[in-house]
Amino acid sequence: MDKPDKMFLIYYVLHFLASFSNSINNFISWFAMALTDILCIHDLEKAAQGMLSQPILDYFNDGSGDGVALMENISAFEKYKIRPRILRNVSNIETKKRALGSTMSFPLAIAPTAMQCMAHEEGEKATARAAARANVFMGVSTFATTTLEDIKQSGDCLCDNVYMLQLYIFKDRHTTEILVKRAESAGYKAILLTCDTPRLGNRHSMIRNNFRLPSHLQLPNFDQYIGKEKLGDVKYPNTTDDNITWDETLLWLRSLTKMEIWLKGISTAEDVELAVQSSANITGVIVSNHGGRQLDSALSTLDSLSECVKAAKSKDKSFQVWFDGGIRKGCDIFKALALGADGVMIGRAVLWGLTMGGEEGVFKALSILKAEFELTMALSGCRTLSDIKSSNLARKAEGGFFTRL
Ligand SMILES: Cc1cc2nc3c(=O)[nH]c(=O)nc-3n(C[C@H](O)[C@H](O)[C@H](O)COP(=O)(O)O)c2cc1C
Ligand SMILES: CCCCC(=O)C(=O)O
Repeated sequence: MDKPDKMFLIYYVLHFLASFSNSINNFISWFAMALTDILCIHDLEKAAQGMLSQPILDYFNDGSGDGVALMENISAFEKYKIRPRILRNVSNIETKKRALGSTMSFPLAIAPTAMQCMAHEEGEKATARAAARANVFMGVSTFATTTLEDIKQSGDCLCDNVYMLQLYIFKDRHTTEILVKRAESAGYKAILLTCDTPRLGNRHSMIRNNFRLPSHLQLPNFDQYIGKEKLGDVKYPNTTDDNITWDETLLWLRSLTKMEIWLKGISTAEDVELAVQSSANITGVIVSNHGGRQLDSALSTLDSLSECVKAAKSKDKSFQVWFDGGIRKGCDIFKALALGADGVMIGRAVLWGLTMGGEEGVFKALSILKAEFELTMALSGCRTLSDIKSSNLARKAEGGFFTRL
């Protein structure tokens, strides 16, 4: 057994002991985290593998179809290498970033991911506390296993932070309307309207495993709509609307709220142009293919990013272009920013941290990424975010050579 394997064995034993007593659970999570050698997101991923049942693990990790989009989201980062500059005084790196009227500690936010109580009993509440501690904005899924009010309150116990409600539009529009209004009165700052999921992608493992939300958990943000008797079952295709459009739906959504509306799941310049021009006052997009869980064989999100940035910024420099898909390292964040993203979001890295150690695990994931990002900036000669430019990158060209952007 090599050293990391031994560490993870110790961790599993501690976690098993913790399961006998909720009161010492948090302490043991912290202790185990300190004891085991978790140095990077891959360590968290590896550690999380042994801690979940196969259907849940597959639900978190897998992509759709053959998993090509999922794999290419990750491998696309290696098509770019960093061109570091030297002798530039990096003694005082500045990573803070403003969006939605607030400041975050670095240009990274938590992507909305469904059903976090399957990863850890504290689920979304633990994520909210870690996000607040790290001063990282949090996206909350419509399919959360905690109410959107309780999630925000959990983070607010520590400090103010920014929450964004990810929205799926239900066939019953009244249910959606209630959700949007609840988010606004709870103090959420934005709606992230997911646009890449008119139907659920072809997720083989969900079908093979007959995936169901464990019966002790609920989707409490819209209980009244799907009905208690169906809570064990995620009735995605029956409940959500596959007839959402640029004109009707966006204007209807705009009429419900003053919150900022960002569109999540955009990957072409044509759609970004429509978003910028929309009279629904859309203020941002998230270039995303849903972590490779929807359209397999879609372009990797890094390959989509440049055309989306160009389409947005040529029309409106303040229009926000965020990015998600495949971020596992600080240098991935650096590359996405160098290609013009205003910021990035992470999905699975948070779920692995949550699985491994609840709040402490998510905090660990965020801390690792922030430290790696800062180090990448320093070693690339970029003191501020605006120093990160496309000229810091070279892209793999034909013949395997790298040429500068
Ligand atoms: C388990 C899981 C659940 C997700 N649930 C949602 C969701 O409810 N709504 C949504 O818009 N995106 C959802 N996503 C997509 C993420 O918001 C994000 O786009 C993706 O995870 C980014 O890729 P990454 O996991 O490689 O970081 C989910 C992703 C995962 C892995
Ligand atoms: C099954 C509910 C949809 C959650 C989601 O967006 C995802 O699993 O990617």
